[in-house]
Amino acid sequence: MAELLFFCGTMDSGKSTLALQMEHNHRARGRKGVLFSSHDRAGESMISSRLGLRTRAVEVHPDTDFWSEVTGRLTQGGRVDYLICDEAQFYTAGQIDQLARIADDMDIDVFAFGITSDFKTRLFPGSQRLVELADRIQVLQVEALCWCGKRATHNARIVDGTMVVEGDQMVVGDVEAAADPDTAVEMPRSAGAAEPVTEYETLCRRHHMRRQTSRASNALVGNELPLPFEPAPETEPATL
Ligand SMILES: Nc1ncnc2c1ncn2[C@@H]1O[C@H](COP(=O)(O)OP(=O)(O)O)[C@@H](O)[C@H]1O
Ligand SMILES: Cc1cn([C@H]2C[C@H](O)[C@@H](COP(=O)(O)O)O2)c(=O)[nH]c1=O
Repeated sequence: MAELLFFCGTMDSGKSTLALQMEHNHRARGRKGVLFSSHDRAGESMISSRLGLRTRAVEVHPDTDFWSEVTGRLTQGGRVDYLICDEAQFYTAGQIDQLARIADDMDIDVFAFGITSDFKTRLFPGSQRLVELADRIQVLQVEALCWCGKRATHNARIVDGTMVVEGDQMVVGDVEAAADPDTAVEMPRSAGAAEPVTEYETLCRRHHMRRQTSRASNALVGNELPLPFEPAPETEPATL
């Protein structure tokens, strides 16, 4: 029986690397797969890993019909044993339904990879549907880390050096500049640049909720770290 598997993690946790490794291992054993991705950082129709590997893939648009993609190949005499679906957070809920149907009715394995939640900590529609439908959900073993050393569980968006919690759900970008301690204090907005610079940083929940990025932490030393914010308790007016 084929399965729909969802491999998830924060940004920079090795999802695309694993996608390319799985493709390699299956292909090496004579199986034939179709690779899909959507809005990869390296450009259209691509799966790219920060380890330097990249390969061609079919670009998924909101109107892409996976069922037709697969039946089209099969009716032309092609073979399809599995699908590799990267950046699956950007797929629509309906497309995830199609992937589940491909696993069940065509007996084709579907390996989907994506981040679960956005910079506002909300589920992406594609990831939500994968959580609802997948036979198995596997969280990536190589943990991305927060600047404090704890496991990173959340993705922060940083615009011109400041963590933001408002904006469009989808803005393609990378983590590297934000995580690099050499570039962490000053934002690299070039003089006269019209467009704001958007980057991402992986954080633990605590620092995501406090909006403390590596830049913010660099500005603080030792015991200057802020205490958790708790509203002051309401006090009754003193009576004599
Ligand atoms: N220079 C490097 N040396 C070793 N490992 C690296 C290097 N750069 C990136 N990586 C590894 O690659 C991972 C990111 O892989 P990638 O597949 O691009 O992530 P994702 O698709 O989850 O965003 C990092 O978490 C790290 O483990
Ligand atoms: C958190 C978050 C991320 N994105 C974008 C940024 C990247 O282009 C991809 C994630 O790619 P990765 O291979 O997992 O690093 O998603 C976004 O559009 N909105 C967000 O909230």
